[in-house]
Amino acid sequence: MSDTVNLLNSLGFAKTPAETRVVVAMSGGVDSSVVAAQLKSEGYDVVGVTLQLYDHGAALARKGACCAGRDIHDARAVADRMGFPHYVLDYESRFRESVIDDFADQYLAGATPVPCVRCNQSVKFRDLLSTARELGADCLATGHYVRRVEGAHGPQLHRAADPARDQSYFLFATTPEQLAYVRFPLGGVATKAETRAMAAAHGLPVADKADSQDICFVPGGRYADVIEKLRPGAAEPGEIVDLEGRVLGTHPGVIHYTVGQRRGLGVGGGAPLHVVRLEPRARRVVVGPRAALGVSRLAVGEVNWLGDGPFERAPDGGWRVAVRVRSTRPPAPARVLPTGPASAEVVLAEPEEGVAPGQACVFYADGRVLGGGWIARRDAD
Ligand SMILES: Nc1ncnc2c1ncn2[C@@H]1O[C@H](COP(=O)(O)OP(=O)(O)OP(=O)(O)O)[C@@H](O)[C@H]1O
Repeated sequence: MSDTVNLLNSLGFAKTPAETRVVVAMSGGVDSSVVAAQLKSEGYDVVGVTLQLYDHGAALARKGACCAGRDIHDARAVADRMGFPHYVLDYESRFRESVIDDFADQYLAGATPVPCVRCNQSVKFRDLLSTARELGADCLATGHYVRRVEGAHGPQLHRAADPARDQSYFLFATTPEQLAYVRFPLGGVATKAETRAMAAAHGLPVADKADSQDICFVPGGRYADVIEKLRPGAAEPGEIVDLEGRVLGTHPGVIHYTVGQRRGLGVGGGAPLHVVRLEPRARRVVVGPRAALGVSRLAVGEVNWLGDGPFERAPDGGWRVAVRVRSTRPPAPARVLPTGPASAEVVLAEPEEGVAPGQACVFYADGRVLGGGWIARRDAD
């Protein structure tokens, strides 16, 4: 370490940027390209890594998805322009095992999974993180919009400065050990426009590239097509029933439905009906009026706790937090009552709609992420 450096560098290390090796997870999109370019221009020892997550020649991939051939090319072009090494790693089998298989199995079990969380917690922050360590890196940086803040008890996870871009919901499962190693240089960036301006300032070829949308391996959001391909014949037809069990119609398989869904039921005529729950064993889709969607209590499992102090030692009445039960929902007041080291009952102050098994329930205290868990059951189940 140089004698003249006694302050922490921008990534929080007590050495010069040149002495700090950082692996940047490069999707080929504008965000992670800017992270890599910015860190390189600050003098860091940058190594770019792009993961090939699925066979982009196969029907699963869509044009413009994060790991299509074009994106690998784009990431490499950024590395060439900025002058740092870039590697493409074949993570297809890991992605298949940790993310795609779970996605298909959960839909078949009547749940509504969030594959981006599974990808972050396994492929990126377990597998890629250990590869980064093997490459001798001091940290792993991504283009996620979320803030990492040094707190009195270690690094904390906070919502991004730009609420419209915030990705904290998808990162709730990041463990304290992982959080110690990862960096999110874009978390404090005010807007995406600012990121694009940085890309243009570095002369990056991806400055105007469109944002990625949907789930990367699901073309055009047609997830049922993907599941049919992965598990041919597994989606079996069944009945659509009302809350009293009266048969209103038939359906081609529970994988086509998600809790809260109103469109595409093909039944009704009267008041609008929503999917209230899915019963995969009986192959039934249960529908009811909107009023039946409200959920006040839910059980969560696989809890990841990022708050100060042990999770199980909650104050009387539980942890008072705000929870998001879907990525699209605003935080709502709730109490989290631990029922084990990694499980809890969540009691919402007001009923929430669209609470689906398989989704994440993320705990917040103001802008700080205190962790979260996977929704296992609701009072409606
Ligand atoms: N195939 C990949 N290889 C390496 N890193 C990836 C890959 N896909 C995503 N990432 C990393 O995860 C971050 C978040 O992924 P996400 O799919 O949300 O990207 P995004 O918001 O579209 O950002 P970007 O503009 O960088 O693609 C990326 O910024 C990048 O650091």
